[in-house]
Amino acid sequence: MHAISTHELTKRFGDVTAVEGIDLAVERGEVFGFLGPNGAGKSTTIDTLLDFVRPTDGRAELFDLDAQADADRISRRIGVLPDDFSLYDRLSGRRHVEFAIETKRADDDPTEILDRVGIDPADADRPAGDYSKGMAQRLAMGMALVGDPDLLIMDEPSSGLDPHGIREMQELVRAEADNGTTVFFSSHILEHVEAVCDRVGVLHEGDLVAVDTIDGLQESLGGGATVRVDLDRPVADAVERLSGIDGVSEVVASGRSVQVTCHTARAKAVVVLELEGTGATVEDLAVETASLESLFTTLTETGGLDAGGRRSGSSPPTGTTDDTRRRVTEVRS
Ligand SMILES: Nc1ncnc2c1ncn2[C@@H]1O[C@H](COP(=O)(O)OP(=O)(O)OP(=O)(O)O)[C@@H](O)[C@H]1O
Repeated sequence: MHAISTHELTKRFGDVTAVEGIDLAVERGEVFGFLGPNGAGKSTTIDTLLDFVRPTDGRAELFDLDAQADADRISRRIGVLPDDFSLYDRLSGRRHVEFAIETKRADDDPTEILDRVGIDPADADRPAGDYSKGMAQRLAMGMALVGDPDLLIMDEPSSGLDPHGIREMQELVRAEADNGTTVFFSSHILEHVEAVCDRVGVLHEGDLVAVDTIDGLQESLGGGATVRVDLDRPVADAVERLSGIDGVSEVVASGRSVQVTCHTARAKAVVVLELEGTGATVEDLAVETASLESLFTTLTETGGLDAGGRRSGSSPPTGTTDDTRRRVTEVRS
């Protein structure tokens, strides 16, 4: 049983197709990042899961229950952090959590929930209207955690948080996942997703253009990794030796250092073995992988991957394929 599955899910608003034939399957217990630039259709997809909007075509299921027909049963099993939540200015944070507990007929301890999301007791008793954006976001997250949901759905949960708050949010998400909760969250801020997600789905103009692990995406897109090997002495024929290895696209040798672009995990290992086979000793080794940021740019510029995991669509709109590859192999700063 999947936590979330959609089948040809489509939503049109008049002439605008917000979501086009999405087939998505989110496993139970995984942290799934739903990525895409502004206007890609993330919120619309989430709204159909929550039965806030009705699909034009196709359907969505949560725990094998129909998102429309079984909306009430589903709502008891999920916690939601909406994109545009609003708080009651005059009610305290604590009262908000108590209210969520009463509404869900749960038996959580409000103090424990507030503590989990980092709102201390003094702040908990202040009116929510006085909260900063980050505190309000934490409070809304706390309300979503009420009732120990099986599935947490969050629309841009990092919005408004400072770097410390973002780290706390990521820890909270991981802690929930470790307790067996499935977490599905949208973001257009890629580092937030990269840090916590088991898998990501990339949405572009209403199409789901890729679903994979971050490592899987890197491999499919050929982004690969740059391996830099420092040896105890130069290897004269390093370029010749290494260029022929399957999965290696570029070799640069300079003195005792060799830099190799590898597109598979195996290629990295073979490169090192080949160099050691010359009798040279490896003194240092560094591997830098393509950033999610550059993968994301590639995906949303080229129209995604085909069924075999290769980049699909026509040539990238800007630059050549080589330009794209160069972007993909940008290293993390
Ligand atoms: N109620 C609506 N009426 C008309 N068009 C809508 C409506 N809701 C969304 N859209 C359109 O559907 C498309 C997808 O919007 P959606 O809000 O789902 O994207 P998103 O990926 O969540 O974007 P963002 O990251 O900016 O929140 C956009 O073109 C948007 O203008």
